[in-house]
Amino acid sequence: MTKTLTIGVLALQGAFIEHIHALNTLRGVEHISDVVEVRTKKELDRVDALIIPGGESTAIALIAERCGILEDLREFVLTKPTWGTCAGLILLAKNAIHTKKGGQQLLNALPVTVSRNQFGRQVDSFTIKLSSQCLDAVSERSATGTAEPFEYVFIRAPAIVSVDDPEVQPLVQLPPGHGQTEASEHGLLVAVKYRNMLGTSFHPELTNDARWHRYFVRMALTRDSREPVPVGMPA
Ligand SMILES: NC(=O)CC[C@H](N)C(=O)O
Repeated sequence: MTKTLTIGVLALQGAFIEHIHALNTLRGVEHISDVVEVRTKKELDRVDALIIPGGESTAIALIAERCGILEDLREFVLTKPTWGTCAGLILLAKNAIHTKKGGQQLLNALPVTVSRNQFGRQVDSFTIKLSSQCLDAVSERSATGTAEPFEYVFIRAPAIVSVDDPEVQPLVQLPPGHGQTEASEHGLLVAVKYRNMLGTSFHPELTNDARWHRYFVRMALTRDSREPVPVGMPA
């Protein structure tokens, strides 16, 4: 029998309610037994997989530190399925540039370098519809056999400016021009997968399209491991 998952959403600050709502729409369709808000180590210990939401990475890290859960999160994200969206991606990353003056705490897990606020300020927020091959398996097909494009929402978003481990899989790249200060034939990278981790710059929880949540649930079902996957294993 396929196991069912208890999925946690880190609920210290930011868009956690929206993620919970998106996950709840998948109950009964995907293998989700429970969706819970995580604020304490006890709650973290209960969950099989975790979403770290968008919001403000500096605030989330500070609150996590004050609540005494920062080190537990550092441990969790190394082995258990974890998805960081926007501020959550910044927190998950090993390296970040354009961080808060004086630096900020990261979970130092996902081997990428993110550039914080790469697309500008709140007023520079934008959406873009893109077809993404990685969503094929979780998409319903139109009569022509193609999957609907996904509407990507970017709000003071980070971009992944360098991939620091060959095992990191790029999933979504923007068309050239968006958020780039110099001309380049390659657009910025905004979604990656690495072992048990998924990192996305955008906010899928702010759309009515739960395909990224489905993608994460499926990933968590196949990757609910306490052990890091050995180097060289296919993702
Ligand atoms: N929408 C977001 O999550 C914005 C992230 C924010 N720029 C940060 O540094 O945390």
